[in-house]
Amino acid sequence: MSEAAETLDGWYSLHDFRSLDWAGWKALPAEERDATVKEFRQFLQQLDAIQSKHEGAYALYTITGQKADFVLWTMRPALEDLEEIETAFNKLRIADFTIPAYSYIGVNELSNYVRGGKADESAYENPRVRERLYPTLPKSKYFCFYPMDKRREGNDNWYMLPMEERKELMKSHGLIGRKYAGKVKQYILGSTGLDDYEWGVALLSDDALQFKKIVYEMRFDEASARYGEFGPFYVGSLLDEERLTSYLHIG
Ligand code: VOV
Repeated sequence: MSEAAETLDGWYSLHDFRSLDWAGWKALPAEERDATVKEFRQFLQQLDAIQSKHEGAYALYTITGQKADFVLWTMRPALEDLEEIETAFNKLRIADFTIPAYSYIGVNELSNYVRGGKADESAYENPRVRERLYPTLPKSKYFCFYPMDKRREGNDNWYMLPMEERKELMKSHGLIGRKYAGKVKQYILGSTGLDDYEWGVALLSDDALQFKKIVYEMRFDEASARYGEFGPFYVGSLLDEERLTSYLHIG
């Protein structure tokens, strides 16, 4: 039997993708729309305040194209904390004008393929590890999310490879990734047993073209070329407070 990688696991993550019922929203009287936006903004300010205290993370992005209109991305220490956020959102008036489009659950994950060492308590004290497991999400301009698996087919079975071989493959993967340091931030959300794929990959960048560049370059690397299987891609741009108001404004 090949050996499982040890993982360090941080906050739980929920990507909640929603579409807007624009017809219903447009039909609402202007003062009610204003009050609804105000309530939504107050909710987001609370999420922002929790992120400032490093007790969780939060981001809001539009989604380009028809797959959804926006994604609310939150992270918390426990799964039920995410349910609480989901429920609190559903109780807002704005939620009456949203339609669930997709969602994804995972846990911020760091494996020992490249880092080495044991996944014991002391590993969790390392500030660089903590930054990965309990991140503050930067207000990058662009967002990209997709779920993925490692293939388990015939001779191409990631889970049957010896540890040493997987380490080599992940090292090569990491070297490509390092070329994008300062351009793309990656968040690897382990989701085996939690959601439909094995990982959720979330990328943030100030240049949307870098998503295409990194994902394309990685397709030629064995870890992705031979073993990567991908779900749907979602891309969009930052929906900060100011833009939210204009985004929801009906002229
Ligand atoms: C932005 C750059 C970037 C960098 C620097 C980077 C580095 C690293 C390192 C060093 C490691 C291993 C140790 C760890 O940290 O866990 C990983 C791990 C992982 N990655 Fe990665 N990755 C990046 C980026 C990056 C991308 C763009 C993708 C999507 C792949 C693609 O083809 O679309 C990805 C996927 C993953 C996955 C699914 C894992 C877990 C695999 C497993 O079997 O456990 N990743 N990754």
